[in-house]
Amino acid sequence: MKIIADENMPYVEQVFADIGEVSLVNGRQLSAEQLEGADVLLVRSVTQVNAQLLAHNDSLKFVGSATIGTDHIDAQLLAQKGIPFSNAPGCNAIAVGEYAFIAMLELAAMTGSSLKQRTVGIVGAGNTGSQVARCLEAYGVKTLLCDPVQAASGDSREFHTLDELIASCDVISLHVPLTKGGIEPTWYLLDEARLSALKPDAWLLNCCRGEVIDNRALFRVKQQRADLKLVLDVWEGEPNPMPELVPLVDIATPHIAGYSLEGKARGTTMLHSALSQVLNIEPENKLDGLLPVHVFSRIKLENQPDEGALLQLCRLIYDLRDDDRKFRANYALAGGFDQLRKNHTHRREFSALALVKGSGFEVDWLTKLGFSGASL
Ligand SMILES: NC(=O)c1ccc[n+]([C@@H]2O[C@H](COP(=O)([O-])OP(=O)(O)OC[C@H]3O[C@@H](n4cnc5c(N)ncnc54)[C@H](O)[C@@H]3O)[C@@H](O)[C@H]2O)c1
Ligand SMILES: O=C(O)[C@H](O)[C@H](O)COP(=O)(O)O
Repeated sequence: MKIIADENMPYVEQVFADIGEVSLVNGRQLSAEQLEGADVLLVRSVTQVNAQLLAHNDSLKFVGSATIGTDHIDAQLLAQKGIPFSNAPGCNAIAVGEYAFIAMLELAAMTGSSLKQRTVGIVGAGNTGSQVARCLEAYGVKTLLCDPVQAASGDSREFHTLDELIASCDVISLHVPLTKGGIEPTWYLLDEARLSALKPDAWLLNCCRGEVIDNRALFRVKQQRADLKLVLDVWEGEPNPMPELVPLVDIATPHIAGYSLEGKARGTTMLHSALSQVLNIEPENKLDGLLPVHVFSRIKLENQPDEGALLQLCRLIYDLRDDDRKFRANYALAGGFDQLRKNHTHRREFSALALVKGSGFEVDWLTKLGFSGASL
């Protein structure tokens, strides 16, 4: 089988070797000509899978996207053509949860305040939003959820409206899909009125899709409100973020919140399972043994970590300041945004680090946060 895959899909050649020959391509530049004769197409979020891309192909048997978001896929077209499609729901949810949690710890350190004193509003309580909530709750931070879609479907968690969250939360973290239609569209969900209504000294994080915030309105509001702190991993108009906005953002990264090695590997192996099902092949667990050990495999805790020590511990796994520095230096260069993503040194998830504790204190909350071996 001829498999065309995005070059930014770790382990894809290894994982799919039993099904066919994998050719790696630049996902943003993939053309209809390159796709001619392919049986399988494996993409990431930068490839628009539409009629133009499929124009010269009549052999596709499967399209997979190793992502959570599907706003780059013309699902109706694939259905019309009878081409099975699968994305990888939840594959990078832990990575996004940990990114948002670490970003909040970094903001607390930057502002000389404490994350624990804040109430965090999570907008979109699906896979990624729930992982943010899990991290915050493990650490003892109060969270409020907004998800009218889950609420209407009978989810038993307690939900609030977006405007209630904006009125009462010190932090707002966005985790919704980008939708233009439907009953709860998210395009410009945070418009100028809502941005202006954020509480004094509020923090706003966007780890979902750039266009969920009106970036021009954000620029105007932030010019008037130095008290607001911003974490943007996603930008309106990627790969070209608004250059005037970047200096006003406190933590800025190139759409890599989900880029843990574990998350990307899960995305690849989930697509292998989905394709195996389509081809009626017995699915294998391909994730075992794929990932290397972390450079710090074990850390001994001598005391209960306070917020400062927790941040130091998190930085052993992922020092967000490195990505922020690289972003500011490179995003405006030609192709800079995509190069940052392509050359991203995949971080690990908390679970890659095993904690060993001294006696006389409990660290179960660190296990709940995701670290391994805390009870040893
Ligand atoms: N920055 C990154 O690297 C990165 C990584 C993963 C996902 N994402 C983006 O984040 C989005 C969310 O990911 P997920 O895995 O949590 O998806 P998900 O489908 O599991 O959850 C999304 C949740 O948003 C809710 N929702 C929909 N419209 C809403 C609205 N108007 N208000 C409040 N809630 C609403 C849905 O009911 C759902 O529960 C993805 O669609 C993707 O675009 C970004
Ligand atoms: O939707 C997703 O899963 C994320 O936005 C994902 O991390 C995007 O990464 P990409 O596919 O662009 O490499």
